[in-house]
Amino acid sequence: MKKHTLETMISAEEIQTRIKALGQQISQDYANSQNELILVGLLRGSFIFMADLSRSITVGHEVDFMTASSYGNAVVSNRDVKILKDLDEDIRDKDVLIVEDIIDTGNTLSKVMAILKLRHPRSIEICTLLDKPSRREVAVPVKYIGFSIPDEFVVGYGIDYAQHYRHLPYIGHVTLLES
Ligand SMILES: O=P(O)(O)OC[C@H]1O[C@H](OP(=O)(O)OP(=O)(O)O)[C@H](O)[C@@H]1O
Ligand code: HPA
Repeated sequence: MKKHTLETMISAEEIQTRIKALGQQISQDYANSQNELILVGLLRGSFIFMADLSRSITVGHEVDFMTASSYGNAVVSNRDVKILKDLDEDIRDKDVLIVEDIIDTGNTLSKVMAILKLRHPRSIEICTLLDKPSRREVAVPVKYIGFSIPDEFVVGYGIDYAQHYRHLPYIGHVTLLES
């Protein structure tokens, strides 16, 4: 990691309050889902959000995870996406809710959506904790957004900088220092 500072952008309390509201909204929207709701978390970043969001949803649901990774050199990173770990469950006729920590260019989710749609779910929607709309390269239909944030590099609550800081209960803003 390069030398940097870390400041709080969204507190743990703000996150928990927002997740409770998201959970209520999702529970209302899927009230008639008849236990066919499945939360699909994208690893690794979604693991903490998934745990809290799942516990805030009062309708019955399954949880499953997949790992979709961007690859290539720095210039084209995030443009090609491959599945490193697929779902364990069959999603045919299920109401799929993809759970993501952050949407930036939209490349990861647009590819994942396209792959999952081929499996004939009953419905498919996206819930993200953070959205950086100013960075979008590919349009993705995001139904549930925790917080819209400016184009800042953030960490915490599952989100990493060089695999560090995922454990923080808040979202922090990283500023690289000249050296
Ligand atoms: O909208 P995009 O530009 O595609 O970027 C968003 C993706 O980047 C991050 O994942 P990353 O590949 O860093 O993996 P991680 O979840 O293991 O941190 C994040 O969790 C999203 O999945
Ligand atoms: O702000 C970010 N932080 C960490 N990983 C990310 N991936 C997309 N945006 C970010």
